[in-house]
Amino acid sequence: MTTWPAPAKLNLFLHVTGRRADGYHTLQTVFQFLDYADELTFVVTDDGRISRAAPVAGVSEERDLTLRAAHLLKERCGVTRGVQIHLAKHLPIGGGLGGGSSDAATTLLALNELWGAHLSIPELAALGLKLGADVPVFVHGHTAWAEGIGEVLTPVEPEEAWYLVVVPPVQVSTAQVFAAPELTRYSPPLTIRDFHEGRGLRNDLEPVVRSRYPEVDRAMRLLAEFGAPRMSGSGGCVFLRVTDADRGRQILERIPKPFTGFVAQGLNRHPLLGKRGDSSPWGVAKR
Ligand SMILES: C[C@](O)(CO)[C@H](O)COP(=O)(O)OP(=O)(O)OC[C@H]1O[C@@H](n2ccc(N)nc2=O)[C@H](O)[C@@H]1O
Ligand SMILES: Nc1ncnc2c1ncn2[C@@H]1O[C@H](COP(=O)(O)OP(=O)(O)OP(=O)(O)O)[C@@H](O)[C@H]1O
Repeated sequence: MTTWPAPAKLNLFLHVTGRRADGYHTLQTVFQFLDYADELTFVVTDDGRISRAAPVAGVSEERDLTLRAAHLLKERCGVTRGVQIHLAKHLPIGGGLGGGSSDAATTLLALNELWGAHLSIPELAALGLKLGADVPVFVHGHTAWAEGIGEVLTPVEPEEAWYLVVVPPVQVSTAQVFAAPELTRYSPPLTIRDFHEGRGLRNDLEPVVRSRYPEVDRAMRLLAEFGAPRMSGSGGCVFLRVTDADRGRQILERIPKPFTGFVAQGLNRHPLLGKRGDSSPWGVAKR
């Protein structure tokens, strides 16, 4: 039985640039993967049923993005076989690290192979977008500059730096953050060059989250003693770029309970890239 990783992502910066007619906000962000991941295993069955091998704390069956991804692919491709999905959850839920979206993307990629569904990478990404704005970047598998609501992707190659990620004991509601009246909604657009030159490295969602979740504010203040921390996505996880893994662990030792955390390296390629028959990260899967 093979284990399929579903890595975390960081938003290296995030600007809200507008609001669409459907209420969703347009963004500019850079997604970079981390070598820190959930692990999924899939047992294909002949009975056509889609099930979980075990409950996932805090995620009901109806909401579980792995099950929803499997149903979506099954219906789209008329698959008759079923699957039992086992998720070893390591990423914090509702932490801004994209864990649920990554689990969904890995499920689509794995079942596309295991069920022989033969969808291309762009087709899988379009299917994934129905589940969440962050799913396509995980399906495409390359660190990316993102616009739209996060689905218009351009591959970029930032340094694969080391990061200390601190996890405050909160689950932030993404919907509530985007609904906040005080949110900065019209940041002027940046260029990819601005990003590479280090301009605009802030998260527009951060002030809203810090004012509503004191634990996130405290995590930012704790890390500010060691550098310039930022929040990922809609929080609450915050991260600090560090020179190497040892330095990250040294700082983590000084972060008090109830905060937890981990040290991980940025990855410009998804760990499944290359294992799924597509040599070009942006191309259509070869069959
Ligand atoms: C902020 C990010 O974490 C950046 O990576 C993501 O865009 C959030 O994506 P996500 O967790 O998949 O969020 P979704 O489940 O798609 O959205 C939850 C809710 O947040 C609001 N929302 C989300 C994303 C977005 N670009 N604009 C929004 O206004 C919408 O009200 C939406 O109903
Ligand atoms: N397999 C899953 N893992 C985690 N969350 C899941 C999963 N399936 C559904 N969810 C639901 O999705 C919501 C968001 O979870 P997730 O961990 O992806 O948030 P996040 O890290 O804040 O993501 P983002 O950065 O995309 O905002 C949670 O409310 C959770 O109930």
